[in-house]
Amino acid sequence: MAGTETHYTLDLPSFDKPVKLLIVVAPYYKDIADDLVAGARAVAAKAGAEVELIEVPGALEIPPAIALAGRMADFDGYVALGCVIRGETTHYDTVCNDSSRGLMMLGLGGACIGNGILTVENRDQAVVRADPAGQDKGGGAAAAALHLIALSRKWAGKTKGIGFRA
Ligand SMILES: Nc1c(NC[C@H](O)[C@H](O)[C@H](O)CO)[nH]c(=O)[nH]c1=O
Ligand SMILES: CC(=O)[C@@H](O)COP(=O)(O)O
Repeated sequence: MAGTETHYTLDLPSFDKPVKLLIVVAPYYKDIADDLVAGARAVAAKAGAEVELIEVPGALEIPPAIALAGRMADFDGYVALGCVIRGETTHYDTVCNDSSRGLMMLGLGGACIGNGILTVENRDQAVVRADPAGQDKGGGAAAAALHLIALSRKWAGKTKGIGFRA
């Protein structure tokens, strides 16, 4: 059984203007998802962020939901929460790879996203990672989104140097 230590050690950023976070959760495993959401909400509260939550059927729907929100709503960042547990077929690989790649593509496009989609071999691995008193991956995903939002605000309105352009 893995340890219960969390792995995010940066201090949470502070904000002078309100932050609006959207949590997109796939409650494919409801108890696991509930723990992930509790952890994410606790970290968001510590940073004073406003939180809205939507549910989608599974991890594969999380990136499209964030893409829709990016086009049709006005959130500062997104927290993707879910749990993918290996089954008998290769569908596990599709769900893990395509959900994470979808989030990364949105992130490289400028979306501030924390990825809290667990990809595990069994339920025991999920439980300890979702538990807010354990590895708190939901809290870690919220923290990641908040750090990216802080970065985007740090550089907002700055004239572009001759820096790297995607
Ligand atoms: N097996 C898991 C899934 N599978 C469902 C997909 O995410 C998707 O909803 C479906 O293929 C319809 O498009 N989703 C999870 O979140 N976790 C799993 O373990
Ligand atoms: C991760 C999955 O898609 C998995 O839960 C589906 O189970 P199976 O591969 O046994 O159909």
